[in-house]
Amino acid sequence: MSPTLGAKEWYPARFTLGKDGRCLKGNRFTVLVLNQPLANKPLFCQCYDEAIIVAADGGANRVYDLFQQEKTEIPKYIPNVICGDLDSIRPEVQEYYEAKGVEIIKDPDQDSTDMTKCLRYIRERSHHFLSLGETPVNNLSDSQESRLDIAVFGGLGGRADQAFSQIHHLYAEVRQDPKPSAGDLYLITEESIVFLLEKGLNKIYAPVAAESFTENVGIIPIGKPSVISTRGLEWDVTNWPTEFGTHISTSNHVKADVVEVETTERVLFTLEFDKQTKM
Ligand SMILES: Nc1ncnc2c1ncn2[C@@H]1O[C@H](COP(=O)(O)OP(=O)(O)OP(=O)(O)O)[C@@H](O)[C@H]1O
Ligand SMILES: Cc1ncc(C[n+]2csc(CCO)c2C)c(N)n1
Repeated sequence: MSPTLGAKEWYPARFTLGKDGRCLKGNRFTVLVLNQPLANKPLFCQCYDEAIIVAADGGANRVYDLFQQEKTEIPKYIPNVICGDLDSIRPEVQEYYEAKGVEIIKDPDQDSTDMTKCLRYIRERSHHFLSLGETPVNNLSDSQESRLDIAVFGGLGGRADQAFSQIHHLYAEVRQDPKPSAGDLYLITEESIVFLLEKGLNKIYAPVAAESFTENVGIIPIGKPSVISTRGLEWDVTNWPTEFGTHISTSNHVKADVVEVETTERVLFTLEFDKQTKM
């Protein structure tokens, strides 16, 4: 493993319900809600206070329907923006949020998905969104403080083509927005958080004792074969070729507060949420 200078740092626990205060406090981030079951209700509600909420078309229905049992909660969790071709949002939901002053952006383009439209919109506004935030009170590193991370709720569920489109976005984001204010993209699935490690050395802060994640972890060479070295896992590897059809590391276990992965190509990294977040 090379020296840690210039390592890319990841803080997946910043979104979670874990008990580690360092991980909970960060500067603003965006929650992008897709049109998929909003499985992690307590997580969504906790993120609401810190996040700009962008609903992708029918994702607005999902936010609205989250509070069907407790309708008095609906006005407490209003999205900031709804964006898409608007063929999926129900009329009564659109009317309700319109009356609440939510910005609604209709883009009928049929060459891009609603998630794509939302990401484009967030990128264009990232600097503005960051300026809305309070002074960060956190222990995140300098490189993280001026960035607007995006947590995509509803990632990797449902239709397979949409799931692959979401993974495509993990690859495309870095290329499309090289600005420093462009943050990291995380997919929040029912049971996991998924993000794309960069080439070179990555340091992932995910202490199991903070109760944000279990020990289950995967490193998936989805774009290209890669050669990886890891530190902090039960089954660490050194200069290990990984490729679909030969070897990939799944059901590995986190054993350190910081996991290090050095990789020759970008690889997906998955962590399982702790049970309190899977609700
Ligand atoms: N069946 C599905 N499976 C997985 N993801 C979905 C599914 N339907 C919608 N999504 C996600 O939610 C976003 C918003 O969906 P929307 O309500 O507009 O449905 P849609 O019109 O079928 O989606 P799109 O027009 O983007 O293809 C989509 O861009 C996609 O990321
Ligand atoms: C090569 C190619 N493949 C598929 C589509 C269709 N498509 C992609 S995104 C989208 C919007 C869905 O709301 C639609 C219809 C296209 N345009 N070009």
